[in-house]
Amino acid sequence: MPQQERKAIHFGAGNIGRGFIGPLLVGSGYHVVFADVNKDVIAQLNDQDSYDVLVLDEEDEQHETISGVSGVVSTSDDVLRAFADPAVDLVTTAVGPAILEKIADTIARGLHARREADAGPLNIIACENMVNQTSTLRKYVFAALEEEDKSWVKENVGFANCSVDRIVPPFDPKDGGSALDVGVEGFYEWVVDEDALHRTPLDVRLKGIRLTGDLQAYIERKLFTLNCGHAITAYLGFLKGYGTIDEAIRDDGIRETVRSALLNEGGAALRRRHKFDENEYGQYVEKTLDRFANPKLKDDIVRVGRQPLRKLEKGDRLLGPAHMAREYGLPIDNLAKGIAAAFLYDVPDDKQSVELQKKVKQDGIEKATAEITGFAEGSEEHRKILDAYAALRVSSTRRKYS
Ligand SMILES: NC(=O)c1ccc[n+]([C@@H]2O[C@H](COP(=O)([O-])OP(=O)(O)OC[C@H]3O[C@@H](n4cnc5c(N)ncnc54)[C@H](O)[C@@H]3O)[C@@H](O)[C@H]2O)c1
Ligand SMILES: O=P(O)(O)OC[C@@H](O)[C@@H](O)[C@H](O)[C@H](O)CO
Repeated sequence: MPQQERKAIHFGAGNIGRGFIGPLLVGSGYHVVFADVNKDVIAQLNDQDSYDVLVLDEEDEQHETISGVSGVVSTSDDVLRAFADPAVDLVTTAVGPAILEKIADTIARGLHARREADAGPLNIIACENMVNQTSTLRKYVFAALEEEDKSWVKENVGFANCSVDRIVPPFDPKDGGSALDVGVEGFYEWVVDEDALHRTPLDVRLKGIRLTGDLQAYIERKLFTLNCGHAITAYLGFLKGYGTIDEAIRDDGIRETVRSALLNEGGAALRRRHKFDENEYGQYVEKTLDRFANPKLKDDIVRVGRQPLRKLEKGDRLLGPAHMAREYGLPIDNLAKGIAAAFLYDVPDDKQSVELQKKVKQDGIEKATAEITGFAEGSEEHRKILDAYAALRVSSTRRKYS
Protein backbone atom coordinates (compact mmCIF):
# COMPACT_ATOMS: atom_id res chain seq x y z
CA MET A 1 0.00 0.00 0.00
CA PRO A 2 1.47 3.43 -0.90
CA GLN A 3 2.40 5.51 2.14
CA GLN A 4 -0.03 8.33 2.82
CA GLU A 5 1.36 11.83 2.26
CA ARG A 6 2.01 13.70 5.52
CA LYS A 7 0.43 17.11 5.73
CA ALA A 8 0.93 20.13 7.96
CA ILE A 9 -1.33 23.16 8.35
CA HIS A 10 0.62 26.39 8.75
CA PHE A 11 -1.23 29.56 9.87
CA GLY A 12 0.37 32.68 8.30
CA ALA A 13 1.68 32.61 4.73
CA GLY A 14 3.91 35.63 5.42
CA ASN A 15 7.68 36.04 5.56
CA ILE A 16 8.47 33.36 8.15
CA GLY A 17 5.75 31.01 6.93
CA ARG A 18 6.87 31.02 3.31
CA GLY A 19 10.56 31.67 4.00
CA PHE A 20 11.31 29.34 6.89
CA ILE A 21 8.67 27.03 8.41
CA GLY A 22 7.08 26.05 5.07
CA PRO A 23 10.40 25.19 3.38
CA LEU A 24 11.64 23.17 6.38
CA LEU A 25 8.44 21.14 6.52
CA VAL A 26 8.49 20.56 2.75
CA GLY A 27 12.14 19.46 3.14
CA SER A 28 10.95 16.88 5.68
CA GLY A 29 8.42 15.43 3.25
CA TYR A 30 5.31 17.37 4.25
CA HIS A 31 2.69 18.88 1.98
CA VAL A 32 2.08 22.27 3.59
CA VAL A 33 -1.42 23.75 3.66
CA PHE A 34 -1.03 27.46 4.37
CA ALA A 35 -3.99 29.07 6.16
CA ASP A 36 -4.13 32.86 5.88
CA VAL A 37 -6.70 35.68 5.97
CA ASN A 38 -5.11 37.15 2.85
CA LYS A 39 -7.24 35.71 0.03
CA ASP A 40 -4.87 36.91 -2.71
CA VAL A 41 -1.90 35.05 -1.25
CA ILE A 42 -4.00 31.88 -0.86
CA ALA A 43 -5.31 32.12 -4.43
CA GLN A 44 -1.79 32.57 -5.70
CA LEU A 45 -0.47 29.61 -3.69
CA ASN A 46 -3.17 27.40 -5.20
CA ASP A 47 -2.58 28.73 -8.74
CA GLN A 48 1.18 28.42 -8.68
CA ASP A 49 1.73 25.40 -6.43
CA SER A 50 5.35 26.56 -5.98
CA TYR A 51 7.49 29.64 -5.24
CA ASP A 52 11.17 30.50 -4.84
CA VAL A 53 13.16 31.14 -1.67
CA LEU A 54 16.27 33.21 -2.36
CA VAL A 55 19.10 32.84 0.14
CA LEU A 56 20.60 36.31 0.42
CA ASP A 57 23.98 35.61 1.96
CA GLU A 58 26.88 37.90 1.19
CA GLU A 59 29.14 35.23 -0.22
CA ASP A 60 26.58 32.90 -1.60
CA GLU A 61 23.27 33.69 -3.31
CA GLN A 62 21.20 30.60 -4.03
CA HIS A 63 17.60 29.79 -4.62
CA GLU A 64 15.36 26.89 -3.78
CA THR A 65 11.98 26.13 -5.36
CA ILE A 66 9.36 25.16 -2.82
CA SER A 67 6.59 22.94 -4.18
CA GLY A 68 4.01 20.70 -2.54
CA VAL A 69 2.17 23.60 -0.99
CA SER A 70 -1.43 24.80 -1.18
CA GLY A 71 -3.61 27.25 0.69
CA VAL A 72 -6.95 27.67 2.47
CA VAL A 73 -8.55 30.92 3.58
CA SER A 74 -8.35 30.74 7.36
CA THR A 75 -11.83 32.18 7.84
CA SER A 76 -13.47 29.56 5.58
CA ASP A 77 -14.66 26.01 6.38
CA ASP A 78 -11.80 24.67 4.23
CA VAL A 79 -9.52 25.03 7.21
CA LEU A 80 -11.87 22.86 9.32
CA ARG A 81 -11.83 20.22 6.59
CA ALA A 82 -8.03 20.32 6.66
CA PHE A 83 -8.06 19.64 10.43
CA ALA A 84 -10.30 16.60 9.83
CA ASP A 85 -7.80 15.11 7.37
CA PRO A 86 -5.94 12.15 8.98
CA ALA A 87 -2.89 12.94 6.80
CA VAL A 88 -2.42 16.14 8.84
CA ASP A 89 -0.31 15.53 11.95
CA LEU A 90 1.21 18.95 12.59
CA VAL A 91 -0.13 22.50 12.93
CA THR A 92 2.27 25.46 13.07
CA THR A 93 1.72 29.22 13.24
CA ALA A 94 3.66 32.39 12.35
CA VAL A 95 1.00 35.09 12.41
CA GLY A 96 2.35 37.48 15.08
CA PRO A 97 1.84 37.22 18.87
CA ALA A 98 -1.25 39.46 18.89
CA ILE A 99 -3.04 37.23 16.37
CA LEU A 100 -2.78 34.00 18.40
CA GLU A 101 -5.96 34.85 20.30
CA LYS A 102 -7.75 35.50 17.00
CA ILE A 103 -6.91 32.11 15.45
CA ALA A 104 -7.63 30.15 18.65
CA ASP A 105 -11.34 29.83 17.89
CA THR A 106 -10.61 28.42 14.42
CA ILE A 107 -8.15 25.94 15.91
CA ALA A 108 -10.69 24.91 18.56
CA ARG A 109 -13.32 24.31 15.86
CA GLY A 110 -10.72 22.48 13.77
CA LEU A 111 -9.92 20.17 16.70
CA HIS A 112 -13.64 19.51 17.18
CA ALA A 113 -13.89 18.51 13.50
CA ARG A 114 -10.83 16.30 13.94
CA ARG A 115 -12.28 14.51 16.95
CA GLU A 116 -15.57 13.92 15.13
CA ALA A 117 -13.70 12.54 12.12
CA ASP A 118 -11.58 10.34 14.40
CA ALA A 119 -8.55 11.64 12.51
CA GLY A 120 -6.03 10.96 15.30
CA PRO A 121 -3.54 12.92 17.39
CA LEU A 122 -1.44 15.86 16.24
CA ASN A 123 1.08 18.43 17.43
CA ILE A 124 0.75 22.21 17.51
CA ILE A 125 3.82 24.49 17.51
CA ALA A 126 3.44 28.29 17.49
CA CYS A 127 6.51 29.93 15.94
CA GLU A 128 6.21 33.51 17.20
CA ASN A 129 8.85 35.70 18.80
CA MET A 130 7.76 35.47 22.40
CA VAL A 131 8.46 33.32 25.43
CA ASN A 132 6.15 30.28 25.68
CA GLN A 133 4.01 31.27 22.72
CA THR A 134 2.46 27.81 22.29
CA SER A 135 1.39 27.70 25.95
CA THR A 136 -0.31 31.06 25.38
CA LEU A 137 -2.04 29.69 22.28
CA ARG A 138 -3.08 26.56 24.23
CA LYS A 139 -4.71 28.76 26.87
CA TYR A 140 -6.72 30.61 24.17
CA VAL A 141 -7.66 27.34 22.44
CA PHE A 142 -8.92 25.79 25.71
CA ALA A 143 -10.97 28.93 26.38
CA ALA A 144 -12.60 28.45 22.96
CA LEU A 145 -13.10 24.65 23.08
CA GLU A 146 -16.46 23.00 23.63
CA GLU A 147 -16.53 21.23 27.01
CA GLU A 148 -17.03 17.87 25.25
CA ASP A 149 -13.77 18.26 23.28
CA LYS A 150 -11.44 19.18 26.15
CA SER A 151 -10.45 15.73 27.39
CA TRP A 152 -9.91 14.50 23.81
CA VAL A 153 -7.63 17.48 23.15
CA LYS A 154 -5.70 16.88 26.38
CA GLU A 155 -5.01 13.30 25.34
CA ASN A 156 -4.44 13.78 21.64
CA VAL A 157 -2.84 17.14 21.02
CA GLY A 158 0.75 18.08 21.89
CA PHE A 159 1.30 21.82 22.38
CA ALA A 160 5.05 22.44 22.16
CA ASN A 161 6.85 25.74 22.72
CA CYS A 162 9.80 26.59 20.50
CA SER A 163 12.44 29.14 19.59
CA VAL A 164 12.56 30.17 15.96
CA ASP A 165 15.33 32.16 14.29
CA ARG A 166 15.85 33.26 10.70
CA ILE A 167 15.86 36.85 9.47
CA VAL A 168 13.25 37.13 6.74
CA PRO A 169 12.85 40.76 5.65
CA PRO A 170 10.29 42.25 3.27
CA PHE A 171 11.25 41.22 -0.23
CA ASP A 172 10.80 42.66 -3.73
CA PRO A 173 10.71 39.81 -6.25
CA LYS A 174 13.12 40.20 -9.14
CA ASP A 175 11.83 40.86 -12.67
CA GLY A 176 9.73 37.90 -13.71
CA GLY A 177 9.55 36.65 -10.10
CA SER A 178 6.34 35.98 -8.21
CA ALA A 179 4.89 37.94 -5.29
CA LEU A 180 5.14 34.67 -3.33
CA ASP A 181 8.93 34.58 -3.64
CA VAL A 182 10.78 35.40 -0.48
CA GLY A 183 14.36 36.40 0.42
CA VAL A 184 15.99 34.92 3.52
CA GLU A 185 19.35 34.70 5.22
CA GLY A 186 21.10 31.31 5.07
CA PHE A 187 21.19 30.92 8.87
CA TYR A 188 18.28 29.28 10.64
CA GLU A 189 17.54 27.65 13.98
CA TRP A 190 14.28 26.02 15.09
CA VAL A 191 14.39 24.45 18.55
CA VAL A 192 11.34 22.65 19.95
CA ASP A 193 10.43 21.43 23.44
CA GLU A 194 10.81 17.69 23.03
CA ASP A 195 8.89 16.75 26.18
CA ALA A 196 5.71 18.57 25.13
CA LEU A 197 5.29 16.81 21.78
CA HIS A 198 2.68 14.11 21.35
CA ARG A 199 4.66 11.05 20.35
CA THR A 200 1.98 9.02 18.58
CA PRO A 201 1.32 10.92 15.38
CA LEU A 202 4.69 11.42 13.89
CA ASP A 203 8.31 10.80 13.85
CA VAL A 204 9.14 14.26 15.15
CA ARG A 205 12.70 14.15 13.94
CA LEU A 206 12.06 16.73 11.26
CA LYS A 207 14.98 17.85 9.11
CA GLY A 208 16.29 21.13 10.50
CA ILE A 209 14.44 21.00 13.84
CA ARG A 210 16.43 20.52 17.02
CA LEU A 211 14.57 18.89 19.91
CA THR A 212 15.59 19.81 23.43
CA GLY A 213 14.64 19.27 27.04
CA ASP A 214 16.07 22.70 27.94
CA LEU A 215 14.06 25.06 25.76
CA GLN A 216 14.04 28.01 28.16
CA ALA A 217 17.79 28.52 27.64
CA TYR A 218 17.38 28.57 23.83
CA ILE A 219 14.36 30.88 23.95
CA GLU A 220 16.06 33.40 26.24
CA ARG A 221 19.38 33.23 24.38
CA LYS A 222 17.60 34.05 21.12
CA LEU A 223 15.05 36.62 22.31
CA PHE A 224 17.39 38.41 24.75
CA THR A 225 20.34 38.42 22.34
CA LEU A 226 19.28 38.53 18.69
CA ASN A 227 15.92 40.25 19.16
CA CYS A 228 17.29 42.53 21.88
CA GLY A 229 20.18 43.63 19.66
CA HIS A 230 17.87 43.90 16.66
CA ALA A 231 15.45 46.16 18.54
CA ILE A 232 18.21 48.43 19.89
CA THR A 233 19.71 48.69 16.38
CA ALA A 234 16.29 49.56 14.94
CA TYR A 235 15.39 52.21 17.56
CA LEU A 236 18.82 53.89 17.60
CA GLY A 237 19.01 53.57 13.81
CA PHE A 238 15.61 55.22 13.48
CA LEU A 239 16.77 58.19 15.56
CA LYS A 240 19.87 58.57 13.40
CA GLY A 241 17.84 58.54 10.20
CA TYR A 242 18.92 55.15 8.82
CA GLY A 243 16.49 53.15 6.69
CA THR A 244 17.82 49.61 7.09
CA ILE A 245 19.37 47.49 9.83
CA ASP A 246 22.63 46.87 7.95
CA GLU A 247 23.18 50.64 7.59
CA ALA A 248 22.47 51.19 11.28
CA ILE A 249 24.73 48.42 12.57
CA ARG A 250 27.62 49.75 10.47
CA ASP A 251 27.44 52.97 12.53
CA ASP A 252 30.28 52.49 15.05
CA GLY A 253 28.34 54.13 17.91
CA ILE A 254 25.28 51.93 17.43
CA ARG A 255 27.37 48.77 16.98
CA GLU A 256 29.26 49.39 20.21
CA THR A 257 26.07 50.14 22.17
CA VAL A 258 24.50 46.92 20.89
CA ARG A 259 27.63 44.84 21.48
CA SER A 260 28.00 46.13 25.07
CA ALA A 261 24.30 45.68 25.83
CA LEU A 262 24.62 42.06 24.74
CA LEU A 263 28.05 41.09 26.05
CA ASN A 264 28.28 43.01 29.32
CA GLU A 265 24.67 43.49 30.38
CA GLY A 266 21.83 41.19 29.23
CA GLY A 267 24.23 38.58 27.84
CA ALA A 268 26.31 38.55 31.02
CA ALA A 269 23.10 37.83 32.93
CA LEU A 270 22.12 35.09 30.48
CA ARG A 271 25.55 33.46 30.84
CA ARG A 272 25.07 33.31 34.59
CA ARG A 273 21.47 32.12 34.44
CA HIS A 274 22.05 29.39 31.88
CA LYS A 275 25.77 28.68 32.45
CA PHE A 276 26.64 29.50 28.81
CA ASP A 277 30.33 29.26 27.99
CA GLU A 278 31.76 32.79 27.75
CA ASN A 279 33.66 32.19 24.47
CA GLU A 280 30.79 30.42 22.78
CA TYR A 281 28.36 33.15 23.84
CA GLY A 282 30.81 35.82 22.61
CA GLN A 283 30.92 34.08 19.21
CA TYR A 284 27.12 33.92 19.16
CA VAL A 285 27.00 37.71 19.69
CA GLU A 286 29.57 38.42 16.96
CA LYS A 287 27.75 36.11 14.54
CA THR A 288 24.50 37.94 15.38
CA LEU A 289 26.08 41.34 14.64
CA ASP A 290 27.41 39.99 11.33
CA ARG A 291 23.93 38.73 10.46
CA PHE A 292 22.53 42.25 11.05
CA ALA A 293 25.27 43.70 8.80
CA ASN A 294 24.35 41.52 5.79
CA PRO A 295 23.77 44.22 3.12
CA LYS A 296 21.76 41.88 0.91
CA LEU A 297 18.96 41.55 3.45
CA LYS A 298 18.11 45.28 3.35
CA ASP A 299 15.91 44.70 6.39
CA ASP A 300 13.70 47.69 7.06
CA ILE A 301 14.09 49.47 10.39
CA VAL A 302 10.31 49.83 10.66
CA ARG A 303 9.81 46.05 10.32
CA VAL A 304 12.29 45.32 13.09
CA GLY A 305 11.02 48.18 15.28
CA ARG A 306 7.33 47.33 14.67
CA GLN A 307 4.94 47.26 17.64
CA PRO A 308 7.16 48.96 20.26
CA LEU A 309 4.67 48.34 23.10
CA ARG A 310 5.02 44.58 22.55
CA LYS A 311 8.78 44.93 22.48
CA LEU A 312 8.62 46.91 25.73
CA GLU A 313 6.65 44.21 27.58
CA LYS A 314 8.37 43.16 30.81
CA GLY A 315 9.42 39.65 29.74
CA ASP A 316 10.28 40.64 26.19
CA ARG A 317 13.59 41.45 24.45
CA LEU A 318 14.44 44.80 26.11
CA LEU A 319 13.08 44.66 29.64
CA GLY A 320 13.58 40.89 30.02
CA PRO A 321 17.39 41.23 29.81
CA ALA A 322 17.39 44.55 31.71
CA HIS A 323 15.55 43.08 34.71
CA MET A 324 17.69 39.93 34.54
CA ALA A 325 20.87 42.03 34.48
CA ARG A 326 19.74 43.96 37.57
CA GLU A 327 18.96 40.68 39.38
CA TYR A 328 22.64 39.81 39.01
CA GLY A 329 23.79 43.32 39.93
CA LEU A 330 25.04 43.97 36.37
CA PRO A 331 25.03 47.36 34.59
CA ILE A 332 22.26 48.31 32.16
CA ASP A 333 23.56 51.57 30.65
CA ASN A 334 23.41 50.37 27.04
CA LEU A 335 20.13 48.54 27.48
CA ALA A 336 18.75 51.75 29.03
CA LYS A 337 19.78 53.61 25.88
CA GLY A 338 17.92 51.07 23.72
CA ILE A 339 14.84 51.28 25.95
CA ALA A 340 14.93 55.09 25.87
CA ALA A 341 15.19 54.99 22.06
CA ALA A 342 12.08 52.77 21.94
CA PHE A 343 10.17 55.52 23.79
CA LEU A 344 11.18 57.93 21.00
CA TYR A 345 10.08 55.62 18.18
CA ASP A 346 7.49 57.72 16.39
CA VAL A 347 6.05 56.10 13.25
CA PRO A 348 2.52 57.21 12.29
CA ASP A 349 1.78 53.94 10.41
CA ASP A 350 2.51 51.84 13.47
CA LYS A 351 -0.52 51.78 15.81
CA GLN A 352 1.55 50.85 18.86
CA SER A 353 4.04 53.64 18.16
CA VAL A 354 1.14 56.11 17.99
CA GLU A 355 -0.31 54.71 21.24
CA LEU A 356 3.08 54.92 22.95
CA GLN A 357 3.65 58.54 21.86
CA LYS A 358 0.16 59.41 23.06
CA LYS A 359 0.84 57.85 26.45
CA VAL A 360 4.16 59.71 26.82
CA LYS A 361 2.45 62.98 25.93
CA GLN A 362 -0.51 62.43 28.28
CA ASP A 363 1.27 60.93 31.30
CA GLY A 364 4.73 62.45 30.92
CA ILE A 365 7.86 60.40 30.24
CA GLU A 366 8.59 59.82 33.98
CA LYS A 367 5.27 58.11 34.68
CA ALA A 368 5.11 56.29 31.32
CA THR A 369 8.62 54.91 31.83
CA ALA A 370 7.86 53.68 35.35
CA GLU A 371 4.60 52.04 34.29
CA ILE A 372 5.91 50.37 31.17
CA THR A 373 9.35 49.30 32.37
CA GLY A 374 8.53 48.33 35.95
CA PHE A 375 11.48 50.45 37.18
CA ALA A 376 10.02 52.77 39.83
CA GLU A 377 10.38 56.54 39.66
CA GLY A 378 13.46 57.54 41.65
CA SER A 379 15.25 54.23 41.04
CA GLU A 380 18.71 54.18 39.45
CA GLU A 381 17.38 52.25 36.43
CA HIS A 382 14.56 54.74 35.88
CA ARG A 383 17.04 57.62 36.03
CA LYS A 384 19.37 55.97 33.52
CA ILE A 385 16.51 55.53 31.04
CA LEU A 386 15.38 59.14 31.48
CA ASP A 387 18.94 60.50 31.09
CA ALA A 388 19.37 58.50 27.89
CA TYR A 389 15.93 59.65 26.69
CA ALA A 390 16.86 63.32 27.19
CA ALA A 391 20.21 62.94 25.42
CA LEU A 392 18.75 60.99 22.47
CA ARG A 393 15.90 63.45 22.08
CA VAL A 394 18.37 66.30 21.60
CA SER A 395 20.68 64.44 19.22
CA SER A 396 17.99 62.76 17.10
CA THR A 397 18.20 63.29 13.35
CA ARG A 398 15.39 60.87 12.60
CA ARG A 399 13.92 60.71 9.16
CA LYS A 400 10.26 61.52 8.79
CA TYR A 401 7.86 58.66 8.13
CA SER A 402 4.51 59.43 6.65
N1 LIG B 1 10.38 37.79 9.72
C1 LIG B 1 11.28 37.36 10.61
O1 LIG B 1 12.50 37.63 10.47
C2 LIG B 1 10.84 36.51 11.79
C3 LIG B 1 11.78 35.61 12.34
C4 LIG B 1 11.41 34.81 13.43
C5 LIG B 1 10.13 34.89 13.92
N2 LIG B 1 9.24 35.76 13.36
C6 LIG B 1 7.91 35.78 13.92
O2 LIG B 1 7.01 35.15 13.01
C7 LIG B 1 5.72 35.76 13.12
C8 LIG B 1 5.30 36.25 11.74
O3 LIG B 1 6.25 37.22 11.29
P1 LIG B 1 6.40 37.55 9.75
O4 LIG B 1 7.61 38.40 9.63
O5 LIG B 1 6.28 36.31 8.94
O6 LIG B 1 5.09 38.46 9.54
P2 LIG B 1 4.24 38.66 8.21
O7 LIG B 1 3.44 39.88 8.44
O8 LIG B 1 5.13 38.60 7.02
O9 LIG B 1 3.28 37.38 8.17
C9 LIG B 1 2.16 37.21 8.98
C10 LIG B 1 1.08 36.51 8.17
O10 LIG B 1 0.00 36.21 9.04
C11 LIG B 1 -1.20 36.45 8.33
N3 LIG B 1 -2.31 36.65 9.27
C12 LIG B 1 -2.62 37.77 9.97
N4 LIG B 1 -3.74 37.57 10.69
C13 LIG B 1 -4.14 36.29 10.44
C14 LIG B 1 -5.23 35.50 10.89
N5 LIG B 1 -6.14 35.98 11.75
N6 LIG B 1 -5.32 34.23 10.42
C15 LIG B 1 -4.40 33.73 9.57
N7 LIG B 1 -3.36 34.45 9.08
C16 LIG B 1 -3.22 35.71 9.54
C17 LIG B 1 -0.91 37.69 7.50
O11 LIG B 1 -1.83 37.84 6.43
C18 LIG B 1 0.51 37.38 7.04
O12 LIG B 1 0.52 36.64 5.82
C19 LIG B 1 5.86 36.88 14.17
O13 LIG B 1 5.48 36.38 15.42
C20 LIG B 1 7.35 37.17 14.16
O14 LIG B 1 7.80 37.69 15.38
C21 LIG B 1 9.56 36.56 12.30
O1 LIG C 1 9.17 39.80 14.58
P1 LIG C 1 9.29 40.79 15.72
O2 LIG C 1 8.53 42.03 15.48
O3 LIG C 1 9.07 40.16 17.05
O4 LIG C 1 10.85 41.21 15.76
C1 LIG C 1 11.46 41.80 14.62
C2 LIG C 1 12.75 41.07 14.30
O5 LIG C 1 13.67 41.24 15.36
C3 LIG C 1 12.52 39.56 14.10
O6 LIG C 1 11.49 39.31 13.19
C4 LIG C 1 13.81 38.87 13.63
O7 LIG C 1 14.06 39.16 12.29
C5 LIG C 1 13.69 37.38 13.83
O8 LIG C 1 13.34 37.09 15.15
C6 LIG C 1 14.93 36.64 13.42
O9 LIG C 1 14.83 35.32 13.83
